[in-house]
Amino acid sequence: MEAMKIPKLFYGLGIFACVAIYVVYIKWHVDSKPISAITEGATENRRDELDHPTLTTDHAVFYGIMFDAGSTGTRIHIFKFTQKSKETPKLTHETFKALKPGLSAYADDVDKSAQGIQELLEVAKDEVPMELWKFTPLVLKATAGLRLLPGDKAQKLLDKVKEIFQASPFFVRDDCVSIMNGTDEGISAWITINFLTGSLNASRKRSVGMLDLGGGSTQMTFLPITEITLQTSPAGHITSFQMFNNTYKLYSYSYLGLGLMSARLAILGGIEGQALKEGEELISPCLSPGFQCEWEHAEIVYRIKGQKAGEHLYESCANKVAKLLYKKVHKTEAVKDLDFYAFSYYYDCAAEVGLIDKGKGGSLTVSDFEIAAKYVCKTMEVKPGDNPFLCMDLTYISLLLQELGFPKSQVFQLARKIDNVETSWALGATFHYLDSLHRLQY
Ligand SMILES: O=c1[nH]cnc2c1ncn2[C@@H]1O[C@H](COP(=O)(O)OP(=O)(O)O)[C@@H](O)[C@H]1O
Ligand SMILES: [Ca+2]
Repeated sequence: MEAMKIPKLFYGLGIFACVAIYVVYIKWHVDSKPISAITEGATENRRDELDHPTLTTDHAVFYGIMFDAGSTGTRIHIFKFTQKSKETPKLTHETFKALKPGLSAYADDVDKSAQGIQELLEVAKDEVPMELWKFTPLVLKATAGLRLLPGDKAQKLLDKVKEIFQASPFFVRDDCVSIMNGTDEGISAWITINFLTGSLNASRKRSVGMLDLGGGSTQMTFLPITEITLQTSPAGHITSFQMFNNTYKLYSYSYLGLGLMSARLAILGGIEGQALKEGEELISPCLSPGFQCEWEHAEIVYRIKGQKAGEHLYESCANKVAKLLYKKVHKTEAVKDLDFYAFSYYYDCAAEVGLIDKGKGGSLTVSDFEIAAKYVCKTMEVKPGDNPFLCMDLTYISLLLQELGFPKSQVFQLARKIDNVETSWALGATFHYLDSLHRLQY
Protein backbone atom coordinates (compact mmCIF):
# COMPACT_ATOMS: atom_id res chain seq x y z
CA MET A 1 0.00 0.00 0.00
CA GLU A 2 2.75 2.42 1.11
CA ALA A 3 4.71 1.73 -2.12
CA MET A 4 1.64 2.61 -4.19
CA LYS A 5 1.01 5.93 -2.42
CA ILE A 6 4.31 7.63 -3.35
CA PRO A 7 4.07 7.25 -7.14
CA LYS A 8 0.44 8.37 -6.90
CA LEU A 9 1.52 11.48 -5.02
CA PHE A 10 4.20 12.22 -7.62
CA TYR A 11 1.72 11.63 -10.39
CA GLY A 12 -0.73 14.04 -8.71
CA LEU A 13 1.94 16.70 -8.19
CA GLY A 14 3.03 16.34 -11.82
CA ILE A 15 -0.47 17.03 -13.09
CA PHE A 16 -0.83 19.96 -10.69
CA ALA A 17 2.46 21.48 -11.91
CA CYS A 18 1.43 21.10 -15.57
CA VAL A 19 -1.94 22.76 -14.93
CA ALA A 20 -0.28 25.59 -12.98
CA ILE A 21 2.26 26.26 -15.77
CA TYR A 22 -0.53 26.19 -18.34
CA VAL A 23 -2.66 28.63 -16.32
CA VAL A 24 0.26 31.02 -15.81
CA TYR A 25 1.14 30.81 -19.52
CA ILE A 26 -2.45 31.47 -20.62
CA LYS A 27 -2.88 34.32 -18.15
CA TRP A 28 0.34 36.00 -19.27
CA HIS A 29 -0.58 35.57 -22.90
CA VAL A 30 -4.13 36.86 -22.49
CA ASP A 31 -2.99 39.79 -20.34
CA SER A 32 -0.34 40.93 -22.72
CA LYS A 33 -1.75 40.21 -26.12
CA PRO A 34 -5.11 41.93 -26.54
CA ILE A 35 -3.81 45.47 -26.38
CA SER A 36 -1.86 44.84 -29.56
CA ALA A 37 -5.03 43.42 -31.01
CA ILE A 38 -6.97 46.49 -29.81
CA THR A 39 -4.62 48.81 -31.53
CA GLU A 40 -3.98 46.73 -34.62
CA GLY A 41 -3.26 49.18 -37.38
CA ALA A 42 -2.94 52.06 -34.92
CA THR A 43 0.73 52.64 -35.46
CA GLU A 44 0.42 56.39 -35.23
CA ASN A 45 -0.35 57.73 -31.77
CA ARG A 46 -1.28 61.29 -32.78
CA ARG A 47 -4.63 60.27 -34.22
CA ASP A 48 -8.07 61.37 -33.26
CA GLU A 49 -9.35 57.92 -32.42
CA LEU A 50 -7.89 54.68 -31.33
CA ASP A 51 -9.27 51.73 -33.25
CA HIS A 52 -12.11 49.65 -31.94
CA PRO A 53 -10.91 46.70 -29.90
CA THR A 54 -10.86 43.78 -32.27
CA LEU A 55 -10.49 41.19 -29.62
CA THR A 56 -8.99 37.96 -30.72
CA THR A 57 -8.60 36.63 -27.22
CA ASP A 58 -10.56 36.50 -24.04
CA HIS A 59 -9.94 39.95 -22.58
CA ALA A 60 -8.01 43.18 -23.12
CA VAL A 61 -5.72 45.07 -20.76
CA PHE A 62 -5.41 48.81 -21.15
CA TYR A 63 -4.56 51.95 -19.19
CA GLY A 64 -5.87 55.49 -18.91
CA ILE A 65 -4.05 58.47 -17.38
CA MET A 66 -6.04 61.36 -15.91
CA PHE A 67 -4.55 64.52 -14.40
CA ASP A 68 -6.81 66.38 -11.98
CA ALA A 69 -5.71 70.03 -11.97
CA GLY A 70 -7.63 71.09 -8.87
CA SER A 71 -7.55 74.50 -7.23
CA THR A 72 -5.34 73.33 -4.35
CA GLY A 73 -3.24 70.66 -6.06
CA THR A 74 -2.50 68.59 -9.17
CA ARG A 75 -2.97 64.84 -9.06
CA ILE A 76 -2.28 61.97 -11.41
CA HIS A 77 -4.53 58.90 -11.57
CA ILE A 78 -3.26 55.95 -13.60
CA PHE A 79 -5.98 53.37 -14.13
CA LYS A 80 -5.45 49.81 -15.30
CA PHE A 81 -8.46 48.04 -16.82
CA THR A 82 -9.29 44.66 -18.17
CA GLN A 83 -12.27 44.09 -20.38
CA LYS A 84 -13.92 41.02 -21.76
CA SER A 85 -15.59 41.36 -25.11
CA LYS A 86 -19.10 42.85 -24.79
CA GLU A 87 -18.74 43.39 -21.05
CA THR A 88 -18.19 46.55 -19.08
CA PRO A 89 -14.53 47.14 -18.20
CA LYS A 90 -13.09 46.07 -14.87
CA LEU A 91 -10.77 48.39 -13.00
CA THR A 92 -7.92 46.28 -11.67
CA HIS A 93 -5.55 48.91 -10.28
CA GLU A 94 -5.09 52.61 -9.63
CA THR A 95 -1.86 54.49 -9.00
CA PHE A 96 -2.31 57.94 -7.47
CA LYS A 97 0.06 60.78 -6.68
CA ALA A 98 -0.72 64.34 -5.63
CA LEU A 99 1.34 67.55 -5.69
CA LYS A 100 0.72 70.98 -4.22
CA PRO A 101 0.06 73.79 -5.08
CA GLY A 102 -2.48 73.76 -7.89
CA LEU A 103 -1.72 74.79 -11.47
CA SER A 104 -3.37 78.20 -10.99
CA ALA A 105 -0.58 79.14 -8.55
CA TYR A 106 1.76 79.36 -11.59
CA ALA A 107 -0.43 81.84 -13.47
CA ASP A 108 2.33 84.47 -13.42
CA ASP A 109 5.19 82.07 -14.06
CA VAL A 110 3.87 79.48 -16.47
CA ASP A 111 7.22 77.77 -17.12
CA LYS A 112 7.47 76.86 -13.44
CA SER A 113 4.37 74.66 -13.77
CA ALA A 114 6.30 72.23 -16.00
CA GLN A 115 8.34 70.61 -13.25
CA GLY A 116 5.38 69.18 -11.34
CA ILE A 117 3.69 67.91 -14.51
CA GLN A 118 6.93 66.21 -15.60
CA GLU A 119 7.33 64.65 -12.16
CA LEU A 120 3.85 63.15 -12.33
CA LEU A 121 4.43 61.93 -15.89
CA GLU A 122 7.44 59.98 -14.64
CA VAL A 123 5.08 58.07 -12.34
CA ALA A 124 2.99 57.14 -15.38
CA LYS A 125 6.08 55.93 -17.26
CA ASP A 126 7.00 53.72 -14.32
CA GLU A 127 3.52 52.32 -14.08
CA VAL A 128 2.41 51.72 -17.69
CA PRO A 129 4.40 49.06 -19.60
CA MET A 130 6.54 50.79 -22.24
CA GLU A 131 4.95 48.94 -25.18
CA LEU A 132 1.56 50.39 -24.17
CA TRP A 133 2.65 54.04 -23.79
CA LYS A 134 1.55 55.09 -27.26
CA PHE A 135 -1.87 53.49 -26.83
CA THR A 136 -2.52 54.98 -23.41
CA PRO A 137 -4.61 58.17 -23.45
CA LEU A 138 -3.20 61.05 -21.45
CA VAL A 139 -5.66 63.74 -20.33
CA LEU A 140 -5.69 66.73 -17.97
CA LYS A 141 -8.85 68.36 -16.76
CA ALA A 142 -8.77 71.51 -14.67
CA THR A 143 -11.46 72.59 -12.23
CA ALA A 144 -12.25 75.66 -10.11
CA GLY A 145 -8.73 77.11 -9.82
CA LEU A 146 -8.49 77.67 -13.56
CA ARG A 147 -12.17 78.55 -13.93
CA LEU A 148 -11.60 81.44 -11.53
CA LEU A 149 -8.53 82.80 -13.39
CA PRO A 150 -8.81 85.38 -16.17
CA GLY A 151 -9.25 83.50 -19.46
CA ASP A 152 -5.88 84.40 -21.02
CA LYS A 153 -3.92 83.35 -17.94
CA ALA A 154 -5.74 80.02 -17.75
CA GLN A 155 -5.14 79.43 -21.48
CA LYS A 156 -1.38 79.99 -21.12
CA LEU A 157 -1.23 77.36 -18.40
CA LEU A 158 -3.24 74.90 -20.50
CA ASP A 159 -1.03 75.54 -23.55
CA LYS A 160 2.07 74.79 -21.48
CA VAL A 161 0.67 71.49 -20.24
CA LYS A 162 -0.40 70.54 -23.77
CA GLU A 163 3.12 71.19 -25.04
CA ILE A 164 4.49 68.83 -22.37
CA PHE A 165 1.85 66.19 -23.09
CA GLN A 166 2.51 66.31 -26.83
CA ALA A 167 6.19 65.73 -26.20
CA SER A 168 5.39 62.71 -24.02
CA PRO A 169 5.26 59.15 -25.37
CA PHE A 170 1.58 58.72 -24.50
CA PHE A 171 -1.52 58.95 -26.72
CA VAL A 172 -2.75 62.54 -26.91
CA ARG A 173 -5.59 64.08 -28.88
CA ASP A 174 -6.17 67.74 -29.54
CA ASP A 175 -8.63 67.87 -26.61
CA CYS A 176 -6.18 66.32 -24.11
CA VAL A 177 -5.99 69.45 -21.91
CA SER A 178 -9.05 71.48 -20.93
CA ILE A 179 -11.08 73.16 -18.22
CA MET A 180 -13.92 70.84 -17.32
CA ASN A 181 -17.33 72.36 -16.74
CA GLY A 182 -18.82 72.00 -13.27
CA THR A 183 -21.72 69.80 -14.36
CA ASP A 184 -19.36 67.30 -15.98
CA GLU A 185 -17.22 67.36 -12.84
CA GLY A 186 -20.23 66.34 -10.76
CA ILE A 187 -21.40 63.73 -13.26
CA SER A 188 -17.93 62.18 -13.49
CA ALA A 189 -17.68 61.90 -9.72
CA TRP A 190 -21.16 60.36 -9.66
CA ILE A 191 -20.05 57.76 -12.24
CA THR A 192 -16.98 56.97 -10.11
CA ILE A 193 -18.89 56.47 -6.91
CA ASN A 194 -21.64 54.40 -8.50
CA PHE A 195 -19.12 52.28 -10.40
CA LEU A 196 -17.18 51.62 -7.20
CA THR A 197 -20.28 50.83 -5.17
CA GLY A 198 -21.46 48.48 -7.93
CA SER A 199 -24.70 50.23 -8.78
CA LEU A 200 -23.83 51.21 -12.37
CA ASN A 201 -24.06 47.75 -13.80
CA ALA A 202 -26.62 46.24 -11.49
CA SER A 203 -29.90 47.86 -12.48
CA ARG A 204 -31.59 46.51 -9.37
CA LYS A 205 -29.14 48.24 -7.03
CA ARG A 206 -30.15 51.77 -6.12
CA SER A 207 -27.74 54.50 -7.14
CA VAL A 208 -26.11 56.76 -4.58
CA GLY A 209 -25.76 60.54 -4.62
CA MET A 210 -22.44 62.38 -4.60
CA LEU A 211 -21.21 65.45 -2.74
CA ASP A 212 -17.79 66.95 -3.45
CA LEU A 213 -16.42 69.97 -1.60
CA GLY A 214 -13.32 71.28 -3.34
CA GLY A 215 -11.28 74.40 -2.67
CA GLY A 216 -12.95 76.59 -5.30
CA SER A 217 -16.24 74.88 -6.10
CA THR A 218 -18.65 72.30 -4.76
CA GLN A 219 -20.86 69.80 -6.55
CA MET A 220 -23.96 67.78 -5.80
CA THR A 221 -25.12 65.04 -8.21
CA PHE A 222 -27.81 62.38 -7.90
CA LEU A 223 -30.24 60.33 -9.95
CA PRO A 224 -33.72 61.60 -9.11
CA ILE A 225 -36.20 58.87 -8.17
CA THR A 226 -39.30 60.78 -9.24
CA GLU A 227 -40.29 62.58 -12.43
CA ILE A 228 -41.34 65.57 -10.30
CA THR A 229 -37.71 66.35 -9.44
CA LEU A 230 -36.81 66.32 -13.13
CA GLN A 231 -39.69 68.65 -13.93
CA THR A 232 -39.27 71.09 -11.04
CA SER A 233 -35.48 71.53 -11.11
CA PRO A 234 -34.19 74.85 -12.45
CA ALA A 235 -32.73 75.06 -15.95
CA GLY A 236 -29.21 73.72 -16.15
CA HIS A 237 -29.59 71.37 -13.17
CA ILE A 238 -30.65 68.27 -15.12
CA THR A 239 -28.30 66.64 -17.60
CA SER A 240 -28.81 63.55 -19.69
CA PHE A 241 -25.84 61.37 -20.59
CA GLN A 242 -25.04 57.86 -21.77
CA MET A 243 -22.72 55.40 -20.11
CA PHE A 244 -22.33 51.65 -20.45
CA ASN A 245 -25.31 51.49 -22.81
CA ASN A 246 -27.65 53.22 -20.35
CA THR A 247 -29.07 56.73 -20.45
CA TYR A 248 -29.15 58.63 -17.18
CA LYS A 249 -30.94 61.86 -16.37
CA LEU A 250 -29.01 63.32 -13.48
CA TYR A 251 -29.47 66.27 -11.23
CA SER A 252 -25.98 67.81 -11.20
CA TYR A 253 -24.90 71.27 -10.19
CA SER A 254 -21.59 72.92 -9.39
CA TYR A 255 -21.37 76.11 -7.35
CA LEU A 256 -18.31 78.11 -8.36
CA GLY A 257 -16.95 80.14 -5.47
CA LEU A 258 -18.54 77.90 -2.82
CA GLY A 259 -15.61 75.52 -2.44
CA LEU A 260 -14.19 75.64 1.08
CA MET A 261 -11.26 78.00 0.39
CA SER A 262 -13.31 80.40 -1.75
CA ALA A 263 -16.05 80.32 0.90
CA ARG A 264 -13.50 81.22 3.59
CA LEU A 265 -12.48 84.28 1.59
CA ALA A 266 -16.11 85.30 1.07
CA ILE A 267 -16.94 84.79 4.77
CA LEU A 268 -13.91 86.94 5.64
CA GLY A 269 -15.27 89.62 3.29
CA GLY A 270 -12.48 89.42 0.70
CA ILE A 271 -12.78 89.35 -3.08
CA GLU A 272 -11.25 86.62 -5.24
CA GLY A 273 -8.07 87.80 -6.99
CA GLN A 274 -8.02 91.17 -5.22
CA ALA A 275 -5.29 91.99 -2.71
CA LEU A 276 -5.98 94.15 0.38
CA LYS A 277 -4.87 97.75 0.51
CA GLU A 278 -1.95 98.78 2.68
CA GLY A 279 -2.90 98.41 6.37
CA GLU A 280 -6.29 96.84 5.55
CA GLU A 281 -7.39 93.63 7.28
CA LEU A 282 -10.34 91.26 7.12
CA ILE A 283 -12.26 90.89 10.38
CA SER A 284 -14.48 87.85 10.82
CA PRO A 285 -17.01 86.67 13.43
CA CYS A 286 -15.90 83.08 12.68
CA LEU A 287 -12.37 83.46 14.06
CA SER A 288 -11.28 83.36 17.68
CA PRO A 289 -11.76 86.83 19.25
CA GLY A 290 -8.56 88.89 19.11
CA PHE A 291 -6.78 86.25 17.01
CA GLN A 292 -4.84 87.48 14.00
CA CYS A 293 -2.64 85.98 11.34
CA GLU A 294 -1.76 86.01 7.65
CA TRP A 295 -3.64 83.69 5.35
CA GLU A 296 -2.67 82.88 1.78
CA HIS A 297 -5.29 82.06 -0.81
CA ALA A 298 -4.80 81.89 -4.60
CA GLU A 299 -1.36 83.50 -4.32
CA ILE A 300 -2.59 86.48 -2.31
CA VAL A 301 -1.73 87.01 1.36
CA TYR A 302 -4.51 88.45 3.52
CA ARG A 303 -4.27 89.83 7.03
CA ILE A 304 -7.15 88.33 8.96
CA LYS A 305 -8.47 88.93 12.47
CA GLY A 306 -11.17 87.74 14.86
CA GLN A 307 -13.80 90.10 16.28
CA LYS A 308 -13.72 91.49 19.79
CA ALA A 309 -14.88 89.07 22.48
CA GLY A 310 -18.50 89.28 23.52
CA GLU A 311 -20.92 87.47 21.22
CA HIS A 312 -21.25 83.73 21.04
CA LEU A 313 -18.92 82.63 18.27
CA TYR A 314 -21.17 79.97 16.75
CA GLU A 315 -24.25 82.21 16.52
CA SER A 316 -22.43 85.17 15.02
CA CYS A 317 -20.50 82.94 12.60
CA ALA A 318 -23.65 81.05 11.55
CA ASN A 319 -25.40 84.39 10.86
CA LYS A 320 -22.56 85.51 8.63
CA VAL A 321 -22.46 82.19 6.75
CA ALA A 322 -26.25 82.14 6.32
CA LYS A 323 -26.07 85.61 4.72
CA LEU A 324 -23.40 84.40 2.33
CA LEU A 325 -25.42 81.36 1.29
CA TYR A 326 -28.73 83.23 1.04
CA LYS A 327 -30.31 82.52 -2.35
CA LYS A 328 -27.07 81.10 -3.72
CA VAL A 329 -27.99 77.43 -3.46
CA HIS A 330 -30.93 75.55 -4.90
CA LYS A 331 -32.71 73.53 -2.26
CA THR A 332 -34.20 70.21 -3.32
CA GLU A 333 -36.15 67.93 -1.01
CA ALA A 334 -35.52 64.95 -3.30
CA VAL A 335 -32.09 64.40 -1.70
CA LYS A 336 -33.53 63.15 1.56
CA ASP A 337 -34.69 59.87 0.00
CA LEU A 338 -31.24 58.82 -1.20
CA ASP A 339 -27.94 57.60 0.20
CA PHE A 340 -25.10 60.06 -0.35
CA TYR A 341 -21.33 59.72 -0.47
CA ALA A 342 -19.32 62.82 0.43
CA PHE A 343 -15.61 63.42 -0.07
CA SER A 344 -12.77 65.97 -0.38
CA TYR A 345 -13.07 68.68 2.29
CA TYR A 346 -16.21 67.07 3.76
CA TYR A 347 -13.95 64.15 4.56
CA ASP A 348 -10.96 66.19 5.72
CA CYS A 349 -13.02 68.36 8.11
CA ALA A 350 -14.91 65.41 9.58
CA ALA A 351 -11.63 63.54 10.09
CA GLU A 352 -9.96 66.56 11.68
CA VAL A 353 -12.54 66.74 14.47
CA GLY A 354 -12.63 62.97 14.92
CA LEU A 355 -16.15 62.44 13.54
CA ILE A 356 -14.72 59.73 11.27
CA ASP A 357 -11.53 57.69 11.20
CA LYS A 358 -8.78 59.54 9.24
CA GLY A 359 -7.80 56.43 7.33
CA LYS A 360 -11.02 54.47 6.99
CA GLY A 361 -13.72 57.16 6.79
CA GLY A 362 -17.17 56.36 8.14
CA SER A 363 -20.67 57.73 8.32
CA LEU A 364 -22.18 60.76 10.03
CA THR A 365 -25.20 63.04 9.95
CA VAL A 366 -25.69 66.74 9.23
CA SER A 367 -26.36 67.08 12.97
CA ASP A 368 -22.91 65.67 13.72
CA PHE A 369 -21.34 68.49 11.69
CA GLU A 370 -23.53 71.03 13.49
CA ILE A 371 -22.77 69.69 16.96
CA ALA A 372 -19.04 69.64 16.14
CA ALA A 373 -19.28 73.23 14.84
CA LYS A 374 -20.98 74.41 18.04
CA TYR A 375 -18.45 72.61 20.21
CA VAL A 376 -15.37 73.85 18.30
CA CYS A 377 -16.67 77.43 18.12
CA LYS A 378 -17.30 77.35 21.88
CA THR A 379 -13.73 76.27 22.60
CA MET A 380 -12.44 78.92 20.20
CA GLU A 381 -14.13 81.65 22.22
CA VAL A 382 -11.31 81.01 24.67
CA LYS A 383 -8.37 80.05 22.39
CA PRO A 384 -7.82 79.67 18.64
CA GLY A 385 -6.54 76.08 18.74
CA ASP A 386 -4.35 74.45 16.07
CA ASN A 387 -6.60 75.25 13.14
CA PRO A 388 -8.02 78.79 13.39
CA PHE A 389 -10.52 78.04 10.58
CA LEU A 390 -12.16 75.03 12.16
CA CYS A 391 -15.19 76.87 13.61
CA MET A 392 -15.72 78.63 10.25
CA ASP A 393 -15.31 75.48 8.14
CA LEU A 394 -17.63 73.27 10.22
CA THR A 395 -20.28 75.97 10.45
CA TYR A 396 -20.08 76.47 6.69
CA ILE A 397 -20.38 72.75 5.93
CA SER A 398 -23.30 72.26 8.28
CA LEU A 399 -25.24 75.21 6.79
CA LEU A 400 -24.32 74.38 3.17
CA LEU A 401 -25.73 70.85 3.55
CA GLN A 402 -28.97 72.23 5.00
CA GLU A 403 -29.25 74.81 2.22
CA LEU A 404 -28.91 72.00 -0.32
CA GLY A 405 -31.98 70.38 1.23
CA PHE A 406 -30.58 67.77 3.61
CA PRO A 407 -32.46 67.26 6.88
CA LYS A 408 -30.35 67.22 10.03
CA SER A 409 -30.90 63.49 10.39
CA GLN A 410 -29.49 62.66 6.93
CA VAL A 411 -26.68 60.11 7.03
CA PHE A 412 -23.66 60.47 4.74
CA GLN A 413 -20.95 58.00 3.88
CA LEU A 414 -17.54 59.59 3.92
CA ALA A 415 -14.93 57.79 1.87
CA ARG A 416 -11.53 58.75 0.54
CA LYS A 417 -11.14 55.42 -1.20
CA ILE A 418 -13.40 52.52 -2.11
CA ASP A 419 -11.65 49.23 -2.92
CA ASN A 420 -8.34 51.11 -2.94
CA VAL A 421 -9.52 53.58 -5.59
CA GLU A 422 -9.69 57.34 -4.92
CA THR A 423 -13.21 58.71 -4.73
CA SER A 424 -12.82 61.55 -7.22
CA TRP A 425 -14.21 62.57 -10.60
CA ALA A 426 -11.06 61.21 -12.28
CA LEU A 427 -12.25 57.63 -12.83
CA GLY A 428 -15.64 58.66 -14.24
CA ALA A 429 -13.97 61.18 -16.55
CA THR A 430 -11.55 58.49 -17.74
CA PHE A 431 -14.47 56.17 -18.61
CA HIS A 432 -16.09 59.01 -20.47
CA TYR A 433 -12.91 59.75 -22.39
CA LEU A 434 -12.27 56.12 -23.27
CA ASP A 435 -15.87 55.93 -24.42
CA SER A 436 -15.28 58.89 -26.74
CA LEU A 437 -12.28 57.04 -28.20
CA HIS A 438 -14.57 54.05 -28.85
CA ARG A 439 -12.30 52.03 -26.65
CA LEU A 440 -15.06 50.55 -24.54
CA GLN A 441 -17.07 47.73 -26.10
CA TYR A 442 -20.01 46.40 -24.23
O1 LIG B 1 -8.23 62.28 -5.76
C1 LIG B 1 -8.30 62.78 -4.64
N1 LIG B 1 -8.05 62.05 -3.53
C2 LIG B 1 -8.12 62.59 -2.29
N2 LIG B 1 -8.48 63.84 -2.05
C3 LIG B 1 -8.74 64.63 -3.10
C4 LIG B 1 -8.67 64.15 -4.42
N3 LIG B 1 -9.00 65.15 -5.24
C5 LIG B 1 -9.28 66.20 -4.45
N4 LIG B 1 -9.11 65.90 -3.16
C6 LIG B 1 -9.37 66.78 -2.02
O2 LIG B 1 -10.14 67.89 -2.50
C7 LIG B 1 -9.87 69.03 -1.73
C8 LIG B 1 -9.38 70.15 -2.59
O3 LIG B 1 -10.14 70.30 -3.73
P1 LIG B 1 -9.50 70.71 -5.11
O4 LIG B 1 -8.10 71.19 -4.98
O5 LIG B 1 -9.69 69.57 -6.05
O6 LIG B 1 -10.40 71.95 -5.51
P2 LIG B 1 -11.48 72.12 -6.66
O7 LIG B 1 -12.16 70.79 -6.82
O8 LIG B 1 -12.42 73.17 -6.17
O9 LIG B 1 -10.71 72.53 -7.87
C9 LIG B 1 -8.85 68.61 -0.72
O10 LIG B 1 -9.55 68.21 0.42
C10 LIG B 1 -8.19 67.41 -1.37
O11 LIG B 1 -7.61 66.57 -0.42
CA1 LIG C 1 -11.58 68.62 -6.89
